[in-house]
Amino acid sequence: MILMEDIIRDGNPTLRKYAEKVAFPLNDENRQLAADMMEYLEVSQDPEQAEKYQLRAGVGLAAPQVDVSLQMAAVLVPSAVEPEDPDDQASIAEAAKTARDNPIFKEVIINPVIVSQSVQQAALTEGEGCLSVDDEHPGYVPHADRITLRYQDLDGNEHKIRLKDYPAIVCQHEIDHLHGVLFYDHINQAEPFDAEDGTLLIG
Ligand SMILES: Cc1nc(NNC(=O)[C@H](CC2CCCC2)CN(O)CO)c(F)c(N2CCN3CCOC[C@@H]3C2)n1
Ligand code: NI
Repeated sequence: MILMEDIIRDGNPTLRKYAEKVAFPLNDENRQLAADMMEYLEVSQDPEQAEKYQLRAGVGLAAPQVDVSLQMAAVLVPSAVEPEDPDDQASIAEAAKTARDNPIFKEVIINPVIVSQSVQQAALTEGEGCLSVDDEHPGYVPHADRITLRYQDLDGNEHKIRLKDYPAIVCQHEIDHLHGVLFYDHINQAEPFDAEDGTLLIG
C-alpha cells in the first residue's frame, strides 16, 4: 500500500525527469504499481481511511511521484456529489462514497499522449496543489480546457478519448509529471491570479 512516506517531494531529481515509456505486456511489478496507485486514490478519497492512514487526498497520482520514472498515472475523478446535509458527517461520508462509486473518469493511463488540445484554456478556481509539493503555490494553473488524449490501458489496449474541464485538468497535471513538469511551473509569477483572457475558471 502506498503511504505518504512513499511519495517523493520537490527537490528529488526523479520529479524533473522525462519518464520512460512502459513496455507491454506489463510485468508483475508494473501491474502491481498501477493497482497500488489507484488504491492510493480510492483510500485517500474515503475520509475515514484517509484519516486512518494519514493520506493527503488525491484525484491523480503519477509513477514518478513514487520514484518510478515510467509513463504511468492513475486518475480517479469523482463526480461532484453534494451531501444532503453539509453539516452532518454521515451525510458527507455518504456523498463522498456515492461520488467515489460513480467517478467521472477512473483509469490508469499508460504512455499517454495529448494529440490535440483547445486554444481555450481552463484553470481550477482554487489553484492546484501536489502530493509531491509541500509548499503552497497560490495562483491559477492554466491548462487546455479540452484535450484529445491517446493512452494504453493495463492490457495495452489503445484508447483515444476527448476530455474537458475538470478531468482534462487532472490528466494534464498527471501527464506533466511524466515530463518532469510541476504545476507551479505554469503559474504567472508576476500576477499569479491573472488568468489570460478567456480562461475558464473551473470549480
Ligand atoms: C483538485 C483536487 N485535488 C486534490 N488533491 N490534489 C491532487 O489530487 C493532486 C492532483 C490534482 C491537483 C490539481 C489537478 C490534479 C495530486 N497530485 O500531486 C498528483 O500528481 C483533491 F484531493 C481533490 N479532491 C476533490 C474530490 N474529493 C473527493 C472526496 O475525497 C477528497 C477529494 C478532494 N481535488
Ligand atoms: Ni502532482
